[in-house]
Amino acid sequence: MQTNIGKKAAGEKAAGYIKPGMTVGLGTGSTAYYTILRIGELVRDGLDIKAVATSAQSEELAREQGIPLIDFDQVDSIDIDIDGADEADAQLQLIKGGGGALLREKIIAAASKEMVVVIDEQKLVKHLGKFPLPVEVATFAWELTFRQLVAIGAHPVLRMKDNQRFLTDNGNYILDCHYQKIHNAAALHAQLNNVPGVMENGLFLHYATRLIIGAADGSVREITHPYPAKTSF
Ligand SMILES: O=C[C@H](O)[C@H](O)[C@H](O)COP(=O)(O)O
Repeated sequence: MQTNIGKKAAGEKAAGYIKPGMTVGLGTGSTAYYTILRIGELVRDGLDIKAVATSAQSEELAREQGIPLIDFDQVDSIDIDIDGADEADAQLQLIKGGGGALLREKIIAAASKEMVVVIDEQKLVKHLGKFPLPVEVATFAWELTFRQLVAIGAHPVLRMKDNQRFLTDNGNYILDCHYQKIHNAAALHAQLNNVPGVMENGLFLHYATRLIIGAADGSVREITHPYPAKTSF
């Protein structure tokens, strides 16, 4: 894999927010990849943490790195979740799911006290929506779900990979919805999740607490959002 300097800088920087004893959510994708590698180094240097992964791919990488993973029945709360995004705006609203991991990612983000998002500078946008919005749908009667999405103007396209229908870790399909510009993200989020067959959509509106943006020269800048402390289960 060719190194993307901005992704690497942001991904590695995020690992610095992990403190001993924390339970950490491991994100998915080519930016979270650098975070997981850095966490692996820290663990080998003695950092005592536990982790949960947002995808089979990240779980495998974490195992290779020797990062201790725990089952969800052992999770009281997740202290920090570090994950990538496909688009982010200055209000820390995100589009995620370019790699198809959005459902697990959202479950873990929702259970985390902090969510640190790592991106390269090209993903910071004024308006969300140029990146097609991933919507995870049940395979059962997916054609009907597809038509419902067409009817509400989502312009869905079934995601393919290697000439096959792309399947998520949860055994679902992804419909990439083409909006160009999303005007009312909260209303769209509710509208999409209200369609039977939709498991989740890739809008993450109130989860990120810190955005780390890596530039091509290796510098990083951060935007934080002072949300009230999240209640954890
Ligand atoms: O489903 C995948 C995730 O939401 C990723 O975090 C997102 O697609 C960003 O991935 P990358 O860092 O590879 O651009």
